Amino acid sequence: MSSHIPFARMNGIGNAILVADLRGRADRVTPDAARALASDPATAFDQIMAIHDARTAGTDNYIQIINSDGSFAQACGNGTRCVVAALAAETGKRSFTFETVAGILNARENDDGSISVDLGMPRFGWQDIPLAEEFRDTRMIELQIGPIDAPVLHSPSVASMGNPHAIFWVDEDVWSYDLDRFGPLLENHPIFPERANITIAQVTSRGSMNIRTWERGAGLTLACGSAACAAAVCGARTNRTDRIVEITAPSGGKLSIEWRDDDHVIMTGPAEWEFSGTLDPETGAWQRDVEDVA
Ligand SMILES: N[C@H](CCC[C@H](N)C(=O)O)C(=O)O
Repeated sequence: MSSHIPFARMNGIGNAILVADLRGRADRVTPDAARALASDPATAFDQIMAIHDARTAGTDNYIQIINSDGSFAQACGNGTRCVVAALAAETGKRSFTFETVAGILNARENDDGSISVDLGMPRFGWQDIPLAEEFRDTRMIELQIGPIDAPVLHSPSVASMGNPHAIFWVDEDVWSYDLDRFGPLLENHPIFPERANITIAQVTSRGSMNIRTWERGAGLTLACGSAACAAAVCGARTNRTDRIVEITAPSGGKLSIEWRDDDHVIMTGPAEWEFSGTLDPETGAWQRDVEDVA
C-alpha cells in the first residue's frame, strides 16, 4: 500500500479546504503534516477534512477536521459541503450521514447543485460553549476590547455549533475593524477555555448580514460556515433578524442559513473543486496529479 492518499484542494465560498481520503486506512493526518501543508502556498488551507471509514452503524463516514495550526475542530460547515461535493461526484450518492467528534450530521446535494448541511442544534449554555465562568444569558456577555471607556468591540453573543463562537455586533462596515489585530486576542481570551471563533457581524436587514471571522486555529478566512450559522441563530435569538438569513462572507460569497422550528440549523451553499493530488498523511509531502498540470 502506498503511503500516499488522494486529496483535493477545494473551497466553500473561499474557505480553503483540503479533502483527504483516508478510507480503508487506520492512520490519521498528523498535526505535523497539517502544518507542513498549511505552510506551502500551493496547499495552504484553513481546514483539512479527513474522510475515514464509518465508526458507527447508519453513518457513511467518520470525518476528522484539522485546522491549519494542527489543532482539531468539532465542526466545519464549508468543509462539509466540500466533502459532500467530492463524495457525490465519486459515488453518485446525494445524501450522506457523517460522524464527527461532535456527533452525527446529515448533508445532501440539492437538485440545483447547491449543498445543504444540517449542523444540528445550537447550544447556548455557558458550559456548552464553553465559557470559563457562569453567564446566565449568553445573548450578550461582558467582554470588550479596545480602550476601556470606548471599546471597539464589546458584548458579543456566544453559541456553540459543535465548536465555540462569539459574535460581535457592529454598526459600521465589517471591513472597518482591525480583526487581524483583535482576533488573536479574543480567540485566546481566558473567558474561552477552548479558545473561540471570533466573528463581527453587521445586520443589513431582518434577512441578511455581512460577517468576517477570525477562526480559531486558522486566523482570518474568506468564509466560515459554522460562524455563519452561529451569527444567524444569535441574530434571531436577539431579535435582530428572522430565522432565515442570507449571510455574506468576506469573499463576497453567500450562504443561506435557516434555523428551523425543530431547532436544527441548515446551511446551504456551493462547493468548488480546485485541483487534486496525493499526500503523505504522516509528513505532509505531496504531489499534484499529473492530469491537472496544464
Ligand atoms: N471554516 C469552518 C469552521 C472551522 C472551525 C474551526 N476554526 C474551529 O472551530 O476551530 C466552517 O466553515 O465552519
